[in-house]
Amino acid sequence: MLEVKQVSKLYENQRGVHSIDFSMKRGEIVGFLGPNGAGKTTTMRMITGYLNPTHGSIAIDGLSMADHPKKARQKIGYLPETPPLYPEMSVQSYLQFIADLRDIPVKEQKHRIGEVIERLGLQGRERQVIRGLSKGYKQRMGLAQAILHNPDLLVLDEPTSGLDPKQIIEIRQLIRELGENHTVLLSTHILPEINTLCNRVLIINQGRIVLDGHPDQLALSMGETFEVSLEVKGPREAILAELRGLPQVASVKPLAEEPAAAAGAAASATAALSQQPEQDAPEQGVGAQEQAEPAAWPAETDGAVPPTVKVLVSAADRADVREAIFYRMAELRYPILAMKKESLSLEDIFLKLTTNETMDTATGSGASSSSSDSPGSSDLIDTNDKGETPHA
Ligand SMILES: Nc1ncnc2c1ncn2[C@@H]1O[C@H](COP(=O)(O)OP(=O)(O)OP(=O)(O)O)[C@@H](O)[C@H]1O
Repeated sequence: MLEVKQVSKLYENQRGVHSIDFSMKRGEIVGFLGPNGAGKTTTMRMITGYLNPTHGSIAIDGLSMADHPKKARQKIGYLPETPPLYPEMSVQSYLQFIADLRDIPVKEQKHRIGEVIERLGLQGRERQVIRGLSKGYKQRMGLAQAILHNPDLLVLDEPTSGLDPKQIIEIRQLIRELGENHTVLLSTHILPEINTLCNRVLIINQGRIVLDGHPDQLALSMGETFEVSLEVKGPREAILAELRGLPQVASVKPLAEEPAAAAGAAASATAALSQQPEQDAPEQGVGAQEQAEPAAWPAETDGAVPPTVKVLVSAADRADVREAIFYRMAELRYPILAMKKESLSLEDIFLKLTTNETMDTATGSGASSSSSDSPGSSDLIDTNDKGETPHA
């Protein structure tokens, strides 16, 4: 659907973006994330044909933006950060104007405008002057002009920026609905927006793509290990030893010190356990009913309350060790009170990527570590920069 190949934009004395390389498949909703000045708008303006790349190529559905700008742009709907509206026009006359501009055949225009007005909840406001619309409705108008010619790809630059919470919810819902029929690239500063709307995220920093992947997979790709926090009722030392003995468990770190009473109970429980190490193993002649019965808690032999052990288990090779933990603890009849896969939040990942100089664990196509190039390096000066001239 979209191919962005080795695209760079070099402004006169500084880098806009450098060797951006990614593609998008039909139906994807991709969140484009990056700190201020990272290069989101520059990339979006190049994709939509409003800015010429200095190097590299962009193709929409196989159509080169450089060679067939008009045809390629017909496949794209673009909502810039500030919607391109004429405040003195009415909703209806503005959409009519856009329909003419986009070469929508005259006989289709009425139907298409009506469809878009309904889709974006603008019914009853057709005669209203745009100046008098609320910010949320102006944003709807921006989306309306973006989808009027029924493009395959929607490029939305911070579509919820500056809206109040209710308007944000409404616009997100609209984007979600538009995503059912369109491929969407949207830039945002709002991290939860990525989780709620997108099935893929691209993070850009200092003009380079530093991460590309599914929001849920990013956390794992960022860490060296798979980590599980665990709360188990039972004798501390025995539990630690059992967990450490599981295949692929790299380390087990106690998370909280136990209270003295519980520690005492742990000691007695451990002692009791050591006296009956195989208590769960079915003995010959023991019936199925008896096997299903929970064995007596070892610590109950001296009436002590078993302690709760909280640990952080790290697995080697990013192995998911949760099932192994569950079955081993169940086998030993140590009840698991809580088990949670620990992962970095998107916010953690974003901060890690955009505040560190290098990032070697990026995943997916086109992801690369941040460069040692600095803006203003000699390779960034390009006298052939064509500037911001939109394609004819
Ligand atoms: N017309 C321009 N001339 C010179 N430099 C520019 C121009 N437009 C952008 N830049 C520079 O290019 C870099 C990327 O800017 P861009 O606006 O693409 O970032 P952004 O990620 O969209 O930022 P924001 O989130 O603040 O909108 C910045 O360093 C910016 O100063």
